[in-house]
Amino acid sequence: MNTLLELKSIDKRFGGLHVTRGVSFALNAGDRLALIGPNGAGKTTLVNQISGVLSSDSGEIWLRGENVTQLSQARRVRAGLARTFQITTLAPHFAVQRQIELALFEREGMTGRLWRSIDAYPALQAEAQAILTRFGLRAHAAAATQDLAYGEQRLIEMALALALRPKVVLLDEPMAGVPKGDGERLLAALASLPSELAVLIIEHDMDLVFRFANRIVVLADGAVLADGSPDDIRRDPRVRAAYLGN
Ligand SMILES: Nc1ncnc2c1ncn2[C@@H]1O[C@H](COP(=O)(O)OP(=O)(O)OP(=O)(O)O)[C@@H](O)[C@H]1O
Repeated sequence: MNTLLELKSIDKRFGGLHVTRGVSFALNAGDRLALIGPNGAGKTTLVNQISGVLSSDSGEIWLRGENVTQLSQARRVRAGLARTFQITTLAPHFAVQRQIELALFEREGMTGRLWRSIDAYPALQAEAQAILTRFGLRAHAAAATQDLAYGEQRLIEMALALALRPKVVLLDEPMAGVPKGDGERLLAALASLPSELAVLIIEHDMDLVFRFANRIVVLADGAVLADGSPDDIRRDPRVRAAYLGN
């Protein structure tokens, strides 16, 4: 099995509040793992620890065989980890295509040349076009990001994360605030992610979780309550009691 991400008993405390507790699990190539749990269970904190937004108080995080526990966010991105945030973090005035181009420049370590047009780099230009097409954003290429529907902005975020060519991608509530109609486009984009990618998704919508995930980790009070296939999780009496109801 090709393990891409491994959490080894990681913890996070905010003052007296012990928010993640000895969390361990591994993510393999091709996994579609949904991280679920009640509000306040520690899901976002855990994703912040994985991506390096937050340091961990103890335990280790391994990415593709490298101990990244002490590494910055940027170093983790370079090691193959990308993420989206629960709240959209796009530059509102930028054209959609330009956002994608900037992500590509950044990936290539060309941030000193951001002022240049992408025309000088045909391979990157073609890649930007391909990304726009894949996410159904071509018609909006020249539009300012802020003028797009919220669901489309979430698509751009996913596109930006993918532009980094990650091996592991963390999606924090990609459907949050997206109207039902636009949800299907997001789902289609999720379904079309490269199969060898390892995906960890935080999501409250259980329909989506059970449609998308091939593995589910349930977090309760900061600790892993259950880790298994969607069928295992659906049948697990502890999960039903703690989270799913009945
Ligand atoms: N920076 C912080 N400082 C102090 N407490 C925090 C901080 N971030 C999160 N918490 C607390 O940690 C706990 C877990 O929060 P977290 O956002 O990780 O949960 P969650 O499972 O993602 O919740 P939700 O499903 O509502 O997004 C909560 O009690 C929250 O108030």
